Amino acid sequence: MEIHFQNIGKVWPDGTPALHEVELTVPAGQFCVLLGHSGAGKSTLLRCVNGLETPTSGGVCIDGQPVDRTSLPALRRRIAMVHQHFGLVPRASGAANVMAGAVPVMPLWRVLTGLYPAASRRRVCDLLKAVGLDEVHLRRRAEQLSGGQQQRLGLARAFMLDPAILLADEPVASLDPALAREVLGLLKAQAREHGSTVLCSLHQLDLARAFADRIVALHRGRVIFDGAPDTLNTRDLAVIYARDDVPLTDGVLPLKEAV
Ligand SMILES: Nc1ncnc2c1ncn2[C@@H]1O[C@H](COP(=O)(O)OP(=O)(O)OP(=O)(O)O)[C@@H](O)[C@H]1O
Repeated sequence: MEIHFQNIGKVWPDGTPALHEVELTVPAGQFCVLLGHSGAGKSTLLRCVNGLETPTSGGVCIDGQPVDRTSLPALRRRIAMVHQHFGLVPRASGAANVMAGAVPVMPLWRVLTGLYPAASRRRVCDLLKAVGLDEVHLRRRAEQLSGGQQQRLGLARAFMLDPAILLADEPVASLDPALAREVLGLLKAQAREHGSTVLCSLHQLDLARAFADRIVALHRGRVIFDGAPDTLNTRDLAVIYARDDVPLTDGVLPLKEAV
């Protein structure tokens, strides 16, 4: 599914600006990485896609359909999210955590009794295998797994309903560099297999360069770079990671137009 941010702005109730005139289209199937320093607006932008935040101006469309109260319940079944701190239920088993990804389409009685259809249980096993986990992890509580294993569970859960869109908010920020690369590789492989559009915020530049089809950088809520990873140069990086309290000069601001 295509994500279109239509000139969106977001100002928090306390007056803090988070996004400013963001105009961006992420085509179906693209792996788009959001870069930017802390507070640049990456999470806010991601969260506008599944309605966890509402823009104060402009809007988000998915395959041409505006994201609003009417469309959200159906859209949320097609959008999955992976979080930095995994978002698992610590005392529940690995299997229960992955199965939670299918809860939006399960009748309440199944969720309450834990009597899930055989096809869903098979899917949990297949996905666990795909992300490099096995039966031991299926039975163990999430809190008894390592960070890398927990994020693999998070990935398996996200793919339970074949998401058309995967939002990943710093999905590997809590992992060591080698593990981060491995988990991001799994995320990308799964997204390819399922044809998911990925919008993923990252702090690790090397990973962005290695995995992204496209990099979009935000600075103080504005898009200041939008291009292929190999077009990102040292000057761009200086701007993307410029200190928040130093004003950008006129010579630097039209960076977006330069790519
Ligand atoms: N609930 C809130 N109320 C007020 N301001 C907020 C709120 N949530 C975020 N902000 C502010 O909005 C701006 C954008 O925040 P956001 O979390 O989107 O940035 P980010 O790029 O994801 O940062 P990080 O990389 O640290 O996660 C920041 O100035 C932040 O302080």
